[in-house]
Amino acid sequence: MTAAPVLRLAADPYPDDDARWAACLARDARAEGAFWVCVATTGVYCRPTCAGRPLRKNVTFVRARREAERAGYRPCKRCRPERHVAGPVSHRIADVDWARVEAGLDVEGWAGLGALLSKAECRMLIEAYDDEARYRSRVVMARHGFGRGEYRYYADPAPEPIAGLRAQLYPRLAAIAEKWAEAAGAPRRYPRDHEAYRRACAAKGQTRPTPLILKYGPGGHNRLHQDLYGEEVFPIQVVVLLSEPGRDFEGGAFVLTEQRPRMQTRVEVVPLRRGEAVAFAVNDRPVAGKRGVHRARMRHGVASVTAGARYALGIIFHDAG
Ligand SMILES: O=C(O)CCC(=O)C(=O)O
Ligand SMILES: [Fe+2]
Repeated sequence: MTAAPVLRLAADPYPDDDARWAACLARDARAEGAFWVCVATTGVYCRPTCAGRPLRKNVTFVRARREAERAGYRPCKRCRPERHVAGPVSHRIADVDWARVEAGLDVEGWAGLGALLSKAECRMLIEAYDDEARYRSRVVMARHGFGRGEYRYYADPAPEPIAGLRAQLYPRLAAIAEKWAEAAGAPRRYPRDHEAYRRACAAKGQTRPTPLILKYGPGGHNRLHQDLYGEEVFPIQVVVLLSEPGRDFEGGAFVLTEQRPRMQTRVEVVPLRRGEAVAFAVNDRPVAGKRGVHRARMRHGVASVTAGARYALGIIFHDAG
């Protein structure tokens, strides 16, 4: 028997701590994302390019931000390592702290996913807003009483990185959706891959893709709503903010409301920066109460934009009828 061929990986440009430290001293921009720098004396972790100048003896290196966070390090306020986005979408999604997201969705009905799109990707999606060929339809919100602003649904297939995000977020969220269904006393399985789920939507007459880009100018807003497009509803959806609050626009907070039986409505403002995503319940989610499980009904919307332009990307996992 011959030996299995050795898999040759591209040489790691930062194979050891000496190479990593040299990259830090050189503020090597190519090292961003390859490793992270934990500084014992300050308790923060940094990008290799951070302007801070720690001593070598106080520094350790980790491959993933999660490792730094698990070891108790906080993201540096200067170089903002938590905002670094690069590499394949699959790595970004694998980098999300899914245990925290699941807990957030279970307890609050929403959870931040952190930055999933880079500044350049946000800009590229915004710049293509008027490229008609990308979209299947345009909706002027005031015409339907939806608010003030407009949105466009992407034609099939949605451009990258949207298609990748939709396909790869889906299995993570489907696992949570199955637990919700079970807790609500109506267990159901979701197909493991999103294309199979889309076929299940199509079988119910829901064939039109739902990823969309929204645009709001001054006075723009989105009234509280639920994105239901037919009988088939995937219970969790995602929004990615594409504009930078405080710079590109003012106001325009993303808000969620929750209605529980015999209670007043609760409202939550979700803090988002450019490129950051939030996952939230589309309509109902189970909550454990003193007298068993009941349903909390969620809605989402956007408060008035007071200046500038706000763009957002919506990823809904069921298709529309
Ligand atoms: O503009 C927003 O942040 C909200 C978008 C939205 O309602 C959606 O994607 O379903
Ligand atoms: Fe929506």
